Amino acid sequence: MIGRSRTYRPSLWARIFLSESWKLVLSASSSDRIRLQLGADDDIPCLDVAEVSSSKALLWHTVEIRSKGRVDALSGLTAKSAQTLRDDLLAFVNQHLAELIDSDKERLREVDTKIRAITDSNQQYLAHADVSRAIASVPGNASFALAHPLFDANLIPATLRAYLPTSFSMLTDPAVRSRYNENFVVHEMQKFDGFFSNLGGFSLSQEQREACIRLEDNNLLVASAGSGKSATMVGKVAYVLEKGLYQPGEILVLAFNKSAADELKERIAKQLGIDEDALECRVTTFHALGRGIIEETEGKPPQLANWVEHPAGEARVIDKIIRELMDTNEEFKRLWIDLLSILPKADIPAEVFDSEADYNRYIADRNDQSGSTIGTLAEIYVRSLQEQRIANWLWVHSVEFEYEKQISFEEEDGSQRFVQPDFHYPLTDTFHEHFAINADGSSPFDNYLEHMQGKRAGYKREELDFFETTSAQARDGTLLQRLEAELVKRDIPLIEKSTEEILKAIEPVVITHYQKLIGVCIKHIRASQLTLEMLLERAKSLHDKPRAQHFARAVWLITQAYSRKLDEAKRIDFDSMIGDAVRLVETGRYQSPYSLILVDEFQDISDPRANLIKALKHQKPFTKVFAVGDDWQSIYRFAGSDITIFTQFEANFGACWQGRLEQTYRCNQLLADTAARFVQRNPAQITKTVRSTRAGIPRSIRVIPVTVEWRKPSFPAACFQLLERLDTFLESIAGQWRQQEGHKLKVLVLWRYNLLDPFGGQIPQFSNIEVTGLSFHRSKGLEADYTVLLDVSEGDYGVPSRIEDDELLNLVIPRPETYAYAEERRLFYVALTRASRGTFILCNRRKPSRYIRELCEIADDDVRFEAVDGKELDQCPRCLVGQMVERQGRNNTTFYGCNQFPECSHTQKTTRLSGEKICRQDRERPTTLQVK
Ligand SMILES: Nc1ncnc2c1ncn2[C@@H]1O[C@H](COP(=O)(O)OP(=O)(O)OP(=O)(O)O)[C@@H](O)[C@H]1O
Repeated sequence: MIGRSRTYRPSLWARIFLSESWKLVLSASSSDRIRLQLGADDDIPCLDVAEVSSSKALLWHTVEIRSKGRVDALSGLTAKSAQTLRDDLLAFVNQHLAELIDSDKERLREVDTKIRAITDSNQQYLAHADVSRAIASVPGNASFALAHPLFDANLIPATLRAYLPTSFSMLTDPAVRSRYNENFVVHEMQKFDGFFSNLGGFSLSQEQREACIRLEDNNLLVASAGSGKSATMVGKVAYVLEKGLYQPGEILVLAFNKSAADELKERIAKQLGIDEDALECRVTTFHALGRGIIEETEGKPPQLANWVEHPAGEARVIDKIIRELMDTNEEFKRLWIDLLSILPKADIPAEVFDSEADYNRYIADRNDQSGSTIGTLAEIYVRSLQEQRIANWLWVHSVEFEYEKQISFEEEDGSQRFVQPDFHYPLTDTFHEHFAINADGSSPFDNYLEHMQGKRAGYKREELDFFETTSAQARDGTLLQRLEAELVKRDIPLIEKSTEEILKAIEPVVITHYQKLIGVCIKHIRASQLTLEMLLERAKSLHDKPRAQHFARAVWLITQAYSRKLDEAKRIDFDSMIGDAVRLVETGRYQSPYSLILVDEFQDISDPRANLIKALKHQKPFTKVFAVGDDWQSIYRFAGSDITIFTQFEANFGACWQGRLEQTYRCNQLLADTAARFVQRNPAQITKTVRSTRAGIPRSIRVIPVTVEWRKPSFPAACFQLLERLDTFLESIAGQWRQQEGHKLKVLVLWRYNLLDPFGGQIPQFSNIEVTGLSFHRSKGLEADYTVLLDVSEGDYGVPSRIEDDELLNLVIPRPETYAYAEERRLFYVALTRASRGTFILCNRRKPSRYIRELCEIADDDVRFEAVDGKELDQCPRCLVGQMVERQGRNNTTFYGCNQFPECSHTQKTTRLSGEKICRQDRERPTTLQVK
């Protein structure tokens, strides 16, 4: 209880960043209001407060107070002070509620009668809001206070609590209400058995039925791939209307995109037996809803910028802004050229990676036994990203140099020692070593210091012109200044190449990568009103600080130009449109008709969209939210989605019922199990057990290594050959699957990046299969009998795509994911779970994806390695992704070695396929395709 006045302010350091500071006072002398100074003095009546929540923003925690007609965000708090402020606010409001109840105790009996009337009839599921709504219908202060959304019996004096009639336990004791509801669900399942047994042509599963019946204030249905989310959404709308719990116009169904909204609308109308035009429930997208709210309130539609409705529009406008800034802003030009030429990739310390192999994969552009694997603009390969930085800088400044030119020193004992200085500048015959030493003089490598001292002494003895740079300088951002100073000292001319020449040499993918990152950052910077200071502060926590600082400054300039462009044209983008709609709802200018809000694909929700749902929910008392999604399929981070809104649903929306849909109607049990275990290797994903209605098909995961010709494997050729083989095979067993004349099985050909599209718009026709081709992302929500996944190989643009997991995203994402390639793993999960009967995974024979190895670890013999013609390949028992191939030993002996050598040096005398089983379990396995 608040016995004296308390004052709260942002923490001292946060005040530096905040454009507007605030002060909040909880005063014992005015117990009916919260005193808040935010801009101007503004009190909030306790009875107006609907919600107090705290969340982590970019640099600090924020407490948000939602009350009638306003939302106040109190930023700049530490986690502890945010928690204290939230607790104190709830206690303060409840103290006032207790006073009101105490002043009107006689009414409590009437309230008791009201509660008994609704519980005794066992008519409906009872959420906290339903009980509160019944109480609120009794006039007077006591019922008003008891029905308040923040009323918490534990926070009122024990003497008053003792006074509450026993029926109040329905409101005050969650266990009592939960018992009532458990009982209700069992009875309702029986009562509505006929209804649920024929919904949209299906009989809903028990978990689907339960999800239809449950109606807490907040509900999260955690689904799995192919578990029938849409059928459940349709079922829920039909059920609540059947029971008359809501008027159709009170129901809002939100889908992720227009085609999903259209499909849901069609299915709901069909289920209700009415025309789509006659459907009174609102089934729509966030964008259409936002637009409608603005249009209805302001009498005219929002003026959207002309680029936002075109799929490539945003990328084009970012590109245009970059070109304009290059012409007009010298600071930007420097930053942008540096990012592209010198800082293309984050220099992450090796110890951050799980293994040395992972680190090598991250830095390498090519496989090379000599260890020089990283490409440079100077068209030589170097060994580390810091050396790449140096080589690229030298190239940009037209400095002639040699890399690792071999020279010899005479040692003190007269012997010759051969060394390869990192860089040699022939103009002045200067040698340059870049030493891997930290600021304190230590090195991460064994014997490195000794070796370094030997080199230093050698240069001195030979009286060679020598200078050194260090990793420490690369980390603190002084490396290139130091290099420049050394070259200038020696009068080596530095002639910067023209911008055109530099841009021409940059790989287009580097530019596209940065532009995509910029698109995500602009969204977050604008939505969370981040400042340059905040971005620079956040840059300090990244591994590659110089790169992060460069990027922060560049993206800040681009964001300002982007906002200016919108302001000048008096236009807004989608996120601002949603933001404007949120403000209209929060200030009460828009009156929401919705009491039940259903949200599909909730795993892809972004902050602005979540804010719109919260605003609608809090504006109309007793509104409920039912969100459906699959956290394993969250794949739209680049469009601003934040998976933590899903995984921390309660923190965002309040206490909730959480249900599961764990039965899949799509993937056979082998595919479902393997994919589930694969995605759950990231411990941050919600744990689920997926059961399939289709029995497992042995060896329904097939890996086809494609041979490298002319440096690249031909995936289109392999894909066509495979499709023909599949078509021929299905013809031979048509009797097992063909249901009617003309019936074909569906095949989805999927790829990570569109440049892999083997069809170029010309989909081949077959007699037994109907082929569709599209990207992993676009395949979401689709299903097929078979899938063919192209180029599941290691590489910057492979699977996982290394380029996507850039640490720069952590500059703007409030709650970054820590698991490596978390989103790429989910994306591969989406691709894997499109098939019901089987999947063919095509990979570069030299660089199979690490994910293939993981699938082998999980599914063991059920992953079959085969050639594109179907011939089984002998899989290496050690590395799991290589194949045993015949090799010639000394003395003309023959043996079998793994084709992944030198990464895997496994050898054996015979091939498993010749009869001898080497390691894998000796089980009988089908070797041809199977159809079930
Ligand atoms: N109760 C049911 N009985 C039989 N089949 C069902 C049932 N519910 C859904 N299905 C079928 O299961 C398949 C998957 O359903 P749906 O596409 O809605 O799943 P989803 O959960 O949205 O999948 P994903 O998230 O992977 O896109 C569909 O073919 C659908 O017709």
